[in-house]
Amino acid sequence: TVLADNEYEVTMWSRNESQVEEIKVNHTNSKFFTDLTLSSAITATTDMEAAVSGAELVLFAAPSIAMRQVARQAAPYIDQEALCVHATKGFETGSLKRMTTVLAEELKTDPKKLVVISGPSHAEEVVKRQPTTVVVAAACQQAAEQAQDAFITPFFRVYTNPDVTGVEVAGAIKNIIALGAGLSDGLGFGDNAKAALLTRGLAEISRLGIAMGANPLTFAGLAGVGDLVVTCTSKHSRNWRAGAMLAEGLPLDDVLERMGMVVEGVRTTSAAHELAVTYDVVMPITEQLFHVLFEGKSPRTAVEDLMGRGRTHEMEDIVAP
Ligand SMILES: NC(=O)c1ccc[n+]([C@@H]2O[C@H](COP(=O)([O-])OP(=O)(O)OC[C@H]3O[C@@H](n4cnc5c(N)ncnc54)[C@H](O)[C@@H]3O)[C@@H](O)[C@H]2O)c1
Ligand SMILES: O=P(O)(O)OC[C@H](O)CO
Repeated sequence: TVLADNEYEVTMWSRNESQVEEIKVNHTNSKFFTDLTLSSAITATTDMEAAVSGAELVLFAAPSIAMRQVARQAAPYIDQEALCVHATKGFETGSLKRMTTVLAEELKTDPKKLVVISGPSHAEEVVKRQPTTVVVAAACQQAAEQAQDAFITPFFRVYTNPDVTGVEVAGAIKNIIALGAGLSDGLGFGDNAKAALLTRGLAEISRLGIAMGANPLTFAGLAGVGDLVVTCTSKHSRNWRAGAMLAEGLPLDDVLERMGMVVEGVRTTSAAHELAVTYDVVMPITEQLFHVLFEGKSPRTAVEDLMGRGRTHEMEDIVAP
């Protein structure tokens, strides 16, 4: 919608034929957006070559688990000069690589042309042109500004940031904290608990990000605090909703089946649990969520264990050494 508003001819690629037909013929995408007509400048195809060959900008928005496969499929058809942007919030399962690393490995594109777009941006609101702010990060400022030009509209304000690592880590880890916020709300805990999760969650995001080489200030920005707030508080958040269902006692598999959409925070909890060991950082909320999601720990016991941790200093390990 944003790109079509900026007069791009947009071709969406999907493996789902009925979705493609619906977008092409009716200009609707009813599984995701009921009662909404998409711009007539948006079409769709299941043919990857038709979707990306000759495109000046390719936007990847696959779930993290599918990113490598989708990038590999697109790679032979993408122009070397094309700007490649991704909107995915997660790490690759197994390798724990960030998404720009996966894209750099799969695409023949100049790595300087790789950009991440992130920040508080639930699709349900963007598509209705409600005011939204995001950040685009790239190692090369020229590429970031190219993406800024492509995406900025009067309702979609785009900032640039050179800190690709920070923006990607923040966008991924906030989903873990949002799962925790959903659990907290579902258990009937109040605003104090939510504020605690957001604040101590941000400490955890920052600690890991800094250890991975990020700029601490990125976590005070749109990809950090901004996305953390929206994902922990919005009714649109799948991660929050999944957490709330877990609090009702539903098993994880049933929660994921009911959601029918990607809940990135689940796999990211596993990834961050490993990254915390690799980078030797303390991530108590992530650790407790890992026990709840994958080891059957009761959420109430997890909260007791978080509250009963040894006493500590608020800023310990958060600021860069
Ligand atoms: N929904 C949002 O508001 C939003 C905003 C910003 C970023 N994101 C991020 O975008 C990514 C995708 O999220 P989403 O909301 O579109 O998820 P979704 O579950 O709503 O849609 C994912 C789509 O990917 C398709 N898909 C899954 N595996 C595939 C594969 N192997 N090959 C091809 N297609 C495949 C699914 O069929 C589905 O159409 C996530 O990383 C999410 O964090 C989402
Ligand atoms: O619906 P969620 O929880 O996957 O969050 C979507 C976006 O990341 C919000 O910015």
